[in-house]
Amino acid sequence: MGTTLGKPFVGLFQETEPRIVLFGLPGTGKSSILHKLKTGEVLSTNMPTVGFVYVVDTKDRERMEETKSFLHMVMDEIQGNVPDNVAVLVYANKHEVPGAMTAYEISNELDLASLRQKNWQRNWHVQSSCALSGDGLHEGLDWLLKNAERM
Ligand SMILES: Nc1nc2c(ncn2[C@@H]2O[C@H](COP(=O)(O)OP(=O)(O)OP(=O)(O)O)[C@@H](O)[C@H]2O)c(=O)[nH]1
Repeated sequence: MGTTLGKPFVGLFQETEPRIVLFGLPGTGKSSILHKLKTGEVLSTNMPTVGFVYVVDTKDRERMEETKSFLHMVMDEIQGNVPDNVAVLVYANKHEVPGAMTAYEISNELDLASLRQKNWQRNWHVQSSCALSGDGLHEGLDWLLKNAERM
């Protein structure tokens, strides 16, 4: 199962055009983030490199285990196929909802420490965001682009 799901991700990194991959469980806010970014300020079109953007619904505590498993599965699939210096940005989305988990909690829930241990060269960042107001979206991409500049 992992291989069939993972292959499309690996394929994306074999393209010649630089890309950022946005992924996450259903309903986490991927379309809303893209919509907000598209209709808000213009982003740099000169994307220097690729990066991963994983969207997590911070109010959905019930699916946190599934969210973690999916992320770990994808990361295992790409290891060795995607350069180690391609960074991963996690959008801790819907952060404005009362009772939503903090970026720190999300980092713990996703067990980012073990992913870092497995691949200490890959950079990670958890950015709290709200796709409705746009809060945190550009900050997250700025981090990803700064990381890309160092590659
Ligand atoms: N409160 C709140 N709601 C959000 C936020 N982002 C998205 N939503 C809502 O969450 C629901 C799902 O958002 P989508 O953008 O459709 O999520 P998706 O990840 O594209 O969903 P799939 O297409 O099923 O994979 C919608 O009702 C959005 O309005 C957010 O930051 N805060």
